[in-house]
Amino acid sequence: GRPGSGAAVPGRLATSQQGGSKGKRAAAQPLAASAVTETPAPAIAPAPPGRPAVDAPRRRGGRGAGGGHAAWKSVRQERWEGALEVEGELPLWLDGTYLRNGPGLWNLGDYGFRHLFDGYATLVRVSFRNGRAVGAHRQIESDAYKAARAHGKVCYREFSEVPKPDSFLSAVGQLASLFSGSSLTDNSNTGVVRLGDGRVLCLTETIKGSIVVDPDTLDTLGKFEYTDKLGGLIHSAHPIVTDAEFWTLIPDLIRPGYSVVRMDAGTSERRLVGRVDCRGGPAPGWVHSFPVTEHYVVVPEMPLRYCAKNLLRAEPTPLYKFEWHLESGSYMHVMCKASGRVVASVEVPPYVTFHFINAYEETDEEGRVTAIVADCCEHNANTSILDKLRLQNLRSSAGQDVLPDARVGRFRIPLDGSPFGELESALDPDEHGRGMDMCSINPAHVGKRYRYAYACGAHRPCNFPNTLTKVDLVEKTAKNWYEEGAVPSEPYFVPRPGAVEEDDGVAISMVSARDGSAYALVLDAKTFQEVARAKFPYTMPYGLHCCWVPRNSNA
Ligand SMILES: CC(=O)/C=C/C=C(C)/C=C/C1=C(C)CCCC1(C)C
Ligand SMILES: CC(/C=C/C=O)=C\C=C\C=O
Ligand SMILES: [Fe+2]
Repeated sequence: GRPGSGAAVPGRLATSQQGGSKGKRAAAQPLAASAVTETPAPAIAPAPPGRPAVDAPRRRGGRGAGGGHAAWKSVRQERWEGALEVEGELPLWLDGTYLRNGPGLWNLGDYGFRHLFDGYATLVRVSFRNGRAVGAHRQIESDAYKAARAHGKVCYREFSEVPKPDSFLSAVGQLASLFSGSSLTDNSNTGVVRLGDGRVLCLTETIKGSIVVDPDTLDTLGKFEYTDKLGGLIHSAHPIVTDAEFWTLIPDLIRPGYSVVRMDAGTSERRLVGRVDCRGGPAPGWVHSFPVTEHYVVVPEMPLRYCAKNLLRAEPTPLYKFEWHLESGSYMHVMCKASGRVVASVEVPPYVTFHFINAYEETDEEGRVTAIVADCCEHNANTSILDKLRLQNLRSSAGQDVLPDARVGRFRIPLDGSPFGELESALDPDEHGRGMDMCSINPAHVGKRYRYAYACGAHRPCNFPNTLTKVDLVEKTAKNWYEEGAVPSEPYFVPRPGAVEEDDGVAISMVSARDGSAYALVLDAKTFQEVARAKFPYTMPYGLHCCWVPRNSNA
């Protein structure tokens, strides 16, 4: 039977006792044509039947793009579903669906996007049940993707690309449409979250790119319609989502600052909790993500700031839609969730981060909160990572040690009115090869004291994070998983039901291997050893963020 609907597998126990951790077991279902639905994309990068999994080189920006790693090649068909061959032993408690979003399609015929973040969203699903796995992927049907497919060209403003004037509107029209937001992309290629009410939402940094999907069929169900009047064009790509709430930040480019907003589960109405005014610079700092504690929202203001001028330019600038303003200072603000009041605003050393890992409160003997600790994947205040994520760099520099150093940056924000906060490395970055990004933690510890973070690290020489790392923030050590030629995506922590210990569970990552194969890798989160891999029968590009939908979570 199809995993997810079948009964327990006979002999499962015997197999698990005898099998070595890498023992091969037949897939739940043979990979017969009947198990597969494949729709070659008509206008975008058509995939003639019978072509090999990895294409021969094609012209600049073409799908082959000079050979290179399969992680940076467009997904070959719009959709697929089928049983996966499992090597090793999947835990029987692992019962639910892992979803991963990311920019998996960078080519329109012979035209190729330039930056990793430009690609059209590819949603990947691996459903686990009874030790078996079914995989699937599907392109998200955003307006931007549908228009590109229909016209064979870029029609909306993506992360680094702007449509040619004849592709959307006249230059004047573009200016007008930028302010109305109509030319901005809704290509929801960054994250995927499961809201407390069960809706599954794909996200990017444009608010219109909030798209509801069906986690089983991967169907695009439609835009997430925010029913409030808050407006805004862009928000943090990473809301903080709990069973009860959804918190996000909306940067204000006109009057530099941020709105902190909350949406209760079961509603589509965001409410303004408070506002943070920027302390420096002509525009707010880029907020790809932010952390919360139990009682506070932490609002970062980094010197890498949005730039209205760059938003309008046709050609990408070195920092895309952003500008580096070292002179403007770097800040961390803290807002009380209950009152919306800013209770601290401190200057900190310069920093560059996409991803906050977590934050928590420090208290004195009387239980008063004295400081906030906030951890992030910090790129040593160096913006060069953005350029390193250009596809041409990723494709051409494999094997060269060009990945800039990164670390777990730990902020300490005093709440006693002091004007300065601290930023230090939480552990020696050599523990994880001086690569650090794409993190997850045990969701039960969001906003609370925690010990473990899972992320991508580096095994040098490398041009991109190529390991999975489990960081112990108490012992200040890391355990690393590495396989030559592998490009693994974010290790997503899934707790074992009933677990008490913080690291009782698994970390799941999708790996694009050098030989063009791809698999979902399941690591025991405690030992960080592989317990199983579920193999896709085709190449899967790199992808970004994930979520976990437990089975019957809405029952
Ligand atoms: C994939 C990822 O990590 C980031 C994606 C960011 C995007 C798509 C940003 C898009 C933007 C525009 C289309 C115009 C306005 C500015 C900005 C938010 C950068
Ligand atoms: C993939 C990435 C950084 C890798 C470098 O260490 C950042 C992705 C950001 C968007 O989600
Ligand atoms: Fe992200």
